[in-house]
Amino acid sequence: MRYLTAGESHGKQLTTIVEGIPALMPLTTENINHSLLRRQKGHGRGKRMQIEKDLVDIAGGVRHGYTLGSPIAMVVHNDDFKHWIDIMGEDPVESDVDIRRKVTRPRPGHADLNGALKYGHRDMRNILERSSARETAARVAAGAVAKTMLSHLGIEIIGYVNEIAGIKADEKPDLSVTEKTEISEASPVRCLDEEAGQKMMDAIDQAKKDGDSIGGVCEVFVEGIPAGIGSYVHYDRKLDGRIAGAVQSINAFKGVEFGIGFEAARKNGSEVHDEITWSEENGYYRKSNRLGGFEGGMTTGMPIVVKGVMKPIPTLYKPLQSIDIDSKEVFNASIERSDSCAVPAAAVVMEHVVAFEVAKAILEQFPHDQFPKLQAALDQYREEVRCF
Ligand SMILES: Cc1cc2nc3c(=O)[nH]c(=O)nc-3n(C[C@H](O)[C@H](O)[C@H](O)COP(=O)(O)O)c2cc1C
Ligand SMILES: C=C(O[C@@H]1CC(C(=O)O)=C[C@@H](OP(=O)(O)O)[C@H]1O)C(=O)O
Repeated sequence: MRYLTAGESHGKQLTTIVEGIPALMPLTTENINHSLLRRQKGHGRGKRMQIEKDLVDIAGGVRHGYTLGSPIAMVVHNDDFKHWIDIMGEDPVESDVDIRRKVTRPRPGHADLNGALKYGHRDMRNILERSSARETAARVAAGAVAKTMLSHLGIEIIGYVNEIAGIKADEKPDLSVTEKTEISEASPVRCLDEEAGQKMMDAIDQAKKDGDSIGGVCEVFVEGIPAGIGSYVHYDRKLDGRIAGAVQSINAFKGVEFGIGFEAARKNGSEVHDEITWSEENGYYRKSNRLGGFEGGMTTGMPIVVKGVMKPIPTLYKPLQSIDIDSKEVFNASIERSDSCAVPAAAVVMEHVVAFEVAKAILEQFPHDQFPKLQAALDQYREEVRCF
């Protein structure tokens, strides 16, 4: 199971191809649109989200509400493209046309300068168009297919915000995915703690007023996954490693933690490891979940709890110093229309990239071309684990 995305931020469309989903799995445009629309919400986003209404056009791999087993092709149109046709068209243009929005002053923290040095583009629009987190809409489309698959396998997943600009939410580890979903969906910052959420909104408003930006911490919680998914036998089969890579690859993410994460460095082993216990009804389970659902690159059967740190948005309305790559003079960096905080949207992106890695690991462990056979294999495995 793999996916590819293509498309520029202000180009015609984003394209996603997901390969490896078994045939006969129920899948609708509504499953994907629900995720896309959730990604667009959140206090702190800029004007672009008022222009776009992300809706998927499934262009292959699904018929009459079921997957065919062939690649699933999905398109999300950029409504903003109509404002950029002369700048983003694929055909050659007169030189004075593209000069109007030529970007020559790289923004510290964005991909502009390194991308220009690497690809040799002297108009850094050619970099920012693809390095933009607009691409995360395409990733969410892929993740929504994975999320649908997991849901049909009894595995539920939700992403929410734990912290913005140093304001921390009270963690609520005992809530189920359903409860966490209900609360976070009702919060403009996707936070489970209403009081902290209000303070986060104030901090976002202040940052916007100051022409500045702020970051935060997102958490993803996965429930219903049996023990033993992933593997310890090779570095690239460790599921926690794959999830960490996927989370770190989200634009502006700078770190990943499972369970108590970096706090483990400051504690004794007796305060970190999760004691093993057993019951007739549930088989083995843990008294705590400080390791976030992983041992040896494999799931423990406890919920997966993973956090990702998002840095503040690089584009600042009060820009930092930069150098114009044509004149080599000191300037303030370019200002592109921008979000002041995208942590709530990023929580939805994180939820979907984690979903993809979990679904991929399950399919590797139970390879089936027909979805009902995958369901039966996982049910049987759950029973084996329970009775072990
Ligand atoms: C949902 C989301 C929205 C973002 N919006 C913006 C934005 O409006 N302006 C901006 O400069 N960066 C934004 N970013 C962050 C940049 O895309 C990111 O910092 C850039 O691609 C450089 O990559 P890096 O930060 O991972 O090194 C956003 C990121 C996410 C996940
Ligand atoms: C378009 C999206 O996010 C964009 C991500 C982004 C960036 O630099 O990463 C910059 C902004 O683009 P624009 O200048 O067109 O407003 C955001 O709006 C989106 O999330 O769909």
